[in-house]
Amino acid sequence: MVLKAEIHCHIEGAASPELVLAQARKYNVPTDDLIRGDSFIWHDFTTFLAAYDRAADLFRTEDDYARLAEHYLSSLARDGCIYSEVFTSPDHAVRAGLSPQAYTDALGEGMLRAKAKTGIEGRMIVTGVRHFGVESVEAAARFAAKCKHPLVSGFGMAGDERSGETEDYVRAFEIAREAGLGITVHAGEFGGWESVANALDHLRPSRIGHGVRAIENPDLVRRIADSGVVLEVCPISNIELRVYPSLDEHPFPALHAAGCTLTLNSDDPPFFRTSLKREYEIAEKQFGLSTRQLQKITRNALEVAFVDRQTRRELLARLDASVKLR
Ligand SMILES: Nc1ncnc2[nH]cnc12
Ligand SMILES: [Zn+2]
Repeated sequence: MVLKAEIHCHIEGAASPELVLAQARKYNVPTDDLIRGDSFIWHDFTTFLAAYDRAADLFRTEDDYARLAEHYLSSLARDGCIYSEVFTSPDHAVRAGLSPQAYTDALGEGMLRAKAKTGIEGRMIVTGVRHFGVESVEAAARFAAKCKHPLVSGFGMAGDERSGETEDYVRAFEIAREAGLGITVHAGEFGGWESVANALDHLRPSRIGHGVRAIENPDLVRRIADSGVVLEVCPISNIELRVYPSLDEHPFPALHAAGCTLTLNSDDPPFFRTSLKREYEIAEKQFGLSTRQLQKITRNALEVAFVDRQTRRELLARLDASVKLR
């Protein structure tokens, strides 16, 4: 099995329908309009975000969040994943009635439990939600900068990238950068290539969440390839959210051929009926990547992971050992 690493997954979006149903029973909340069979109910980006918020609302205590993180990272480890970075959201914690610190500590506890059971290494990227506004994203950055949790190593921004001007978020990213956190930002998913260029110009991330619509501008593709900025590509998410009509139209192969550094990720796996394993399978079967190229995708993720030097060395050594064994 090719070892895997994931650097773009929203923890609230990683809750399986089974787990969400168990939470709904616990809190006596009806789910008829949230889950049908084994799928979440939504049909576009707006209704997806609403379903995501409703599922998140069923995680209310520290124990709930610890179980969510343990559950997700353990499932990744079963599929050969050795490293997982999850996006966390202080805004969702507050909505659920928990302090951002209690929420972060609980997720960290769940990640450590998964590591004790399976060896998977985990980190958290605190995110602001762009369409909640500049003040809320700055509050998330201030929390990320001061929380000092050993597993919080990055800051990012998710949500609707068409909301607000990118320049308005500069201060939030400066707060995070000054605190020594790694920087990533969602762009080039629902916004076009200009959104990616703006993010690079103003927020100076080392990684872009999605970024696939950079393909609309060949100069920008060259800039990304030359700069080494890494794209956190989530192919099935892009199809399910109708960024592209089908995998045949997905720009992964073109970005790869142009020399961009790419990673594979699941984004919100049960919402999109995917998993990290499935993303690697699609890269192999649909995009034609060889085993060596899939291993390079994992290497790309480990090389840009928001971890200290020693942890990176250990993770790369695990990957290298698995490559030699094949
Ligand atoms: N695909 C996505 N794009 C933007 N924000 C998100 N939050 C959760 N999933 C997201
Ligand atoms: Zn995302």
